[in-house]
Amino acid sequence: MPKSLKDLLYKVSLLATSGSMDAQITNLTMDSRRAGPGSLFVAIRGSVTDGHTFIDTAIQQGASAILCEELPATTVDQVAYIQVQNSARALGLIAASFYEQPSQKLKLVGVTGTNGKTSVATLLFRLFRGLGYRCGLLSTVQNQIDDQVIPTTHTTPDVVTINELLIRMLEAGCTHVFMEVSSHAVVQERIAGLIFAGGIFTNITHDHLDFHGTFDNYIKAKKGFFDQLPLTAFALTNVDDKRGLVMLQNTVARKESYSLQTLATYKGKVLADSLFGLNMQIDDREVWFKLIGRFNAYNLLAVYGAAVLLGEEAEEVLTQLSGLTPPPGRFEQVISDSNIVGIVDYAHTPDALQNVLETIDGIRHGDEAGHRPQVITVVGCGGNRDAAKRPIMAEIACKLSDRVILTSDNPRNEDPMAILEQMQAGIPPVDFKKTLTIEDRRDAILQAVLLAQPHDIILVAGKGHETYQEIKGVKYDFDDREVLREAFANAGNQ
Ligand SMILES: CC(=O)N[C@H]1[C@@H](OP(=O)(O)OP(=O)(O)OC[C@H]2O[C@@H](n3ccc(=O)[nH]c3=O)[C@H](O)[C@@H]2O)O[C@H](CO)[C@@H](O)[C@@H]1O[C@H](C)C(=O)N[C@@H](C)C(=O)N[C@H](CCC(=O)O)C(=O)O
Repeated sequence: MPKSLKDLLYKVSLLATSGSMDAQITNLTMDSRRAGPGSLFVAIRGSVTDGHTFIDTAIQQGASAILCEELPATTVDQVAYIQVQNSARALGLIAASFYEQPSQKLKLVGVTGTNGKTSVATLLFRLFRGLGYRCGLLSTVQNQIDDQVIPTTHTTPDVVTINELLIRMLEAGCTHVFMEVSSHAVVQERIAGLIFAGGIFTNITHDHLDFHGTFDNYIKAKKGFFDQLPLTAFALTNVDDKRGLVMLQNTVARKESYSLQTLATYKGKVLADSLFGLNMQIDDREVWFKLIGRFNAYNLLAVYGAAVLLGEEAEEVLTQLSGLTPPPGRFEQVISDSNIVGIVDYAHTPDALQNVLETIDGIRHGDEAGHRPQVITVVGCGGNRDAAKRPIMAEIACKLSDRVILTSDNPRNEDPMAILEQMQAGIPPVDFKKTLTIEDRRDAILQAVLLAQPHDIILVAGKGHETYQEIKGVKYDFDDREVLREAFANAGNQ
């Protein structure tokens, strides 16, 4: 349905306009390659490219209107121009009007935090489907419209894509949508104009400092999401995290909390944690879950709190939750015939790696003969991303494993051996003997399998659900779970 520019701009503060504000807009885009007759092209200053340099191209392709932060020196008569302070933010507000506020017609819940976003969003999605609702999911692993899986390239897509997906979700009869909110998305205004029914904060540790510059900026980015929540929403935070309460400062939303350690609206306690699952007490009820590890205890508590805040009955929520298995690539187990336990996990930050290894340490029990399973960790660090974490991750792997194999993650455009040398700098001298460096990830996994004895645990960390490995700009098929299965078979263990 075409809409007039005037109608689309009613919430946007304008600095200047020229041309007719009655122009009919049939398509909204921030990418000149998608502009055509009827388009409103929004020029956004990116970190690498400046969208303003594509204004001429958009006009040549027939764009009817241009929204930008700096008007071009020469303008074209038939084209309408709008100048604003922040075009990315304006795009969010315009997209909400253009698509007729789909976020308001759904219960949209966003999840932010360094770790746990995918698990919490995916568990909520699965839980609500189990409770009988049609649901949508926007996550790092995939987007989903109820049964239909849609591949994704970002944790949080751009605001036009989000609105288009929300429309499709509404058309498919969805009532609830669960989405990850990355700090990049907040800073780049990819969530501008969305009306959330709730926001969840999981935790924050050092990550993405390459993008945000300082830890304070990173905290502010996460908080930006909570600041955007409306009065009608809930703001659910993990108060066991040092910054949990910071998220709630200044938010107008209803303040709620969860904790395993202190007073909170939703309080839990871990009674037992084993390779077979978690036993927890939540709000005076005792429940067994199929998920493993203390970090999942936090994820489950966040999901439980959010579900109750969305109006679901506590008992029913816990019953459904107790049947759920881990999301893909999140502590996913691949077990060999000789009982070597492979664990594939997306942990790609120091904190996440430490959590996973501590969890493994807590659940590895010796057999009757007193043999304690050894932990063999295969880990790498991505290229063209935060380099400071490389030695730290190697150090953590050494501290909490019996053997460590450093290998490539997604080197992207960096030299894989240069990344590995930076990781090696973090190996404590006493641990040199237990550490190997094998650049090829497949060989590294195979070597781990060759080193393992029955009941030993191999952690393959960093890539989780990913089905590719990116080397020098080329994406090759690669799936840690498949490679592990092949290695078990090749080593005669399957
Ligand atoms: C560093 C970063 O976040 N970059 C994002 C940013 O790119 P950019 O600033 O370089 O912009 P650009 O793509 O060069 O172009 C600038 C503008 O010119 C326009 N353009 C460009 C070319 C052209 O021919 N015509 C044209 O109009 C573009 O549409 C855009 O509006 O804006 C683009 C459009 O939204 C994003 O696709 C891109 O994500 C890149 C691919 C990326 O890898 N981002 C990662 C770091 C990211 O966002 N990650 C977070 C998750 C983090 C986590 O928690 O792990 C995520 O939410 O996915």
